[in-house]
Amino acid sequence: MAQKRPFNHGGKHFKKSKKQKKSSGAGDGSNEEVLLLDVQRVLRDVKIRDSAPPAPEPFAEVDLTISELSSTGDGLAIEDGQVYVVPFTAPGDTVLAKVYKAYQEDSYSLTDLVKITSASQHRTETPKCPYFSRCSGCQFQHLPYAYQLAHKRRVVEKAYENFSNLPASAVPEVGDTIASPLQYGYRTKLTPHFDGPPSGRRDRRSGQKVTWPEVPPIGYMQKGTRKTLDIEDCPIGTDAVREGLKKERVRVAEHIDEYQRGATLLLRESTTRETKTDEEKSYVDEKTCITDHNATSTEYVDDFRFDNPAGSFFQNNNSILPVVTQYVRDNILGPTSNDQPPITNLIDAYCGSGFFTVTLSSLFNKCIGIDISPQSITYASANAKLNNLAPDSTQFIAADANQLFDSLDKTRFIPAQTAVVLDPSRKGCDDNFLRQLMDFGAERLCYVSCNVHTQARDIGKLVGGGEDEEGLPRKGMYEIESVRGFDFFPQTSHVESVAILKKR
Ligand SMILES: C[S@@+](CC[C@H](N)C(=O)[O-])C[C@H]1O[C@@H](n2cnc3c(N)ncnc32)[C@H](O)[C@@H]1O
Repeated sequence: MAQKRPFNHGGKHFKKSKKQKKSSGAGDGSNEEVLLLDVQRVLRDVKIRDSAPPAPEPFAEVDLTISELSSTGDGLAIEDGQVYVVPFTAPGDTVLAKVYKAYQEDSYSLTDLVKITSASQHRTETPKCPYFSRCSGCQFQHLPYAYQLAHKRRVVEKAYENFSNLPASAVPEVGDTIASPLQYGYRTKLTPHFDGPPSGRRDRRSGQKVTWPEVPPIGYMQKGTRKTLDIEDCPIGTDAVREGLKKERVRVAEHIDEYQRGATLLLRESTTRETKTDEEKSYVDEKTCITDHNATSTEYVDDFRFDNPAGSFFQNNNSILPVVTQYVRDNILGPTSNDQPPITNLIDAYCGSGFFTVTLSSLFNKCIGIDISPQSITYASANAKLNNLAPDSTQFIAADANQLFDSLDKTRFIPAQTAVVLDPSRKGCDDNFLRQLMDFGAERLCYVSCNVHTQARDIGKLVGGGEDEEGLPRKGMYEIESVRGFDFFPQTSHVESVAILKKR
């Protein structure tokens, strides 16, 4: 468990990093901001001091008892007015930890776990990955799955407490986290990387071929460092991408001299479905691994088929996709009412290759999807055809989401008859888009997000009102009907969150 690490943060000890300063209170939902908010809450719960306690010495070794898990997946311990952040721990663990960075102003320190002196009752699982506790990819392989799900429910709750700016009364009770059918072997995409040799930049500048003294480590970041950890296998990956990783490692080793710099590798699962008419199962899926970013990968979700550029965004845990799409189908329209016209139109904002448009198509007559990636939009149109959507029912636009409402024919997309799915990237929606969304006033919204903190921030504006173009407070238009996590990423601290909103 002890980690050898050279003292490489000495100059920065006791200082705030630039990122830390920038992200503090900015609502960007970064790991640093989320951790700091957890630390501040822990400190609020202990005796208030007049002045910050002295930070520990660099590389001090401290005995600690872990009291809780932060939303970043790290254990937190409080000792002498200082919060210690200790990775790969569980509440109830007593540990020896070694400080490698201290934020004096904020009274917390980052540490490496040196050893567990007494194990928590929650530490019941044997990690399946030999790199667990060194690789930065997974945080929870030592914890039972039910515990991981309960923790993620709390992560969603805290995100709304810390980021939405809403009173508790405006946020419904967060639902239980929906489990992933597969808890290992689920990731359909892996992107390990390797760094260039130390002399690479100099060689390139002088016009020389880059020389590689040896095959570099190929893998993921080592926790708490900027070093790449050599990873031969990744048990959260599907069999196809794990096999692909082994082959790519051999290929890179054989051809390393052809690289002029470091690179990120792509391992993306693709499925070929063979129909069987005479057997118990009506089809057989053959899985392969694609390494070319521009090749087409194919995934099936129930009987829907999705072709996608292998290097572009597509959801990474295929096992949970039928569950999440059924959930959205069950909840997006809300209860039927005789007083209101039926909802027949869908706006799919940040639509990628048409995942929600296609999987929700049975509910709507008309759909418009928008995504900034022209390549994804080309595939979205092809996927609509592949899945037999009526040709004139669906339109896709390659543009920034901010241009959506200008392109919208409001005589066809009547707000009272329209639902919007929003599935932005981690940074969430920008204020301009949220303002236009409120001006349009669709009847129902379904906000899907891989960053619950930016989701909570954005939903806070939709519910609380935010500001108008002159910066004046405006009245919020929506109320939250439900919110809950879906465990797209078992063994890690990440949680996907789905919130359903209805117009007030
Ligand atoms: C999390 S993915 C969701 C894709 C799709 N809904 C799915 O489930 O496959 C986010 C998508 O937002 C797109 N995107 C990012 N910034 C955007 C912007 N400013 N306007 C429109 N689309 C954007 C990306 O290209 C990406 O396809």
